[in-house]
Amino acid sequence: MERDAIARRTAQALLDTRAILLRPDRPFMLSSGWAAPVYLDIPRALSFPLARRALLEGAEARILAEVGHAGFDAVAATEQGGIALGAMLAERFHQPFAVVRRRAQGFGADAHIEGALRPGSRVLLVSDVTTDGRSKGAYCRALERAGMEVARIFVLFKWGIFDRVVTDAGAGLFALADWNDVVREAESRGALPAADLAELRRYLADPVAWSAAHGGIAAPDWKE
Ligand SMILES: O=P(O)(O)OC[C@H]1O[C@H](OP(=O)(O)OP(=O)(O)O)[C@H](O)[C@@H]1O
Ligand SMILES: O=C(O)c1cc(=O)[nH]c(=O)[nH]1
Repeated sequence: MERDAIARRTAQALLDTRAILLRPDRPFMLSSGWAAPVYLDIPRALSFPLARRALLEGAEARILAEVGHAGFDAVAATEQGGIALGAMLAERFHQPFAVVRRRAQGFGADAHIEGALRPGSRVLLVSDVTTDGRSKGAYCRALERAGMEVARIFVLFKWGIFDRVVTDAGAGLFALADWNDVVREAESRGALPAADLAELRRYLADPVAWSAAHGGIAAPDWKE
């Protein structure tokens, strides 16, 4: 299946499972500190078998197209959101699997890694979502300190609007879909209330200004 068809099917699955939450009046505060009128609940989408199948099939196709069978020899998932997805993908690709923790849990170079990965492994880092990419940069550094090479970063969904402010994790990352795909699909199917969709469009046009005006950060926070 082609990239555009996968993006469309992904957006469909997210809309059908009501995994996209729109709350312009009570903004969400993202982990990175941005305020936003919208939020994506990937665990909810993955709990529906048909949506889960669509997302996993899309992931498998895109990973094979982008990285190939020979391009990675282990899967590492980010805690917490990447774990279920990473484990299912590691099983599909019959690859070793580990979890990368946000904070060191032990001692030494692999203190962030739960599981056994051979040093020197080319790792596919798997996560649910990326907003501005800050935490993906930290996970990559933890893997590299443990002697791994991060082959690519795969996420089901990238916000796709903070490219102007992402500096360290953007290059190697790919996703099934972003907000533009969701807006297109929602419009063509009338899947979201018109007023919410209009606010989402306003937000997407200038997410930094929207965040600053709604109590969120106005510039990326790179502290780790
Ligand atoms: O920093 P980015 O690369 O843009 O990604 C944003 C991350 O923030 C959220 O996770 P959170 O840190 O809240 O952890 P959780 O998965 O444990 O809830 C989300 O699930 C992403 O993994
Ligand atoms: O950045 C986050 O906190 C975040 C955004 C999002 O859309 N979904 C999620 O689970 N976390």
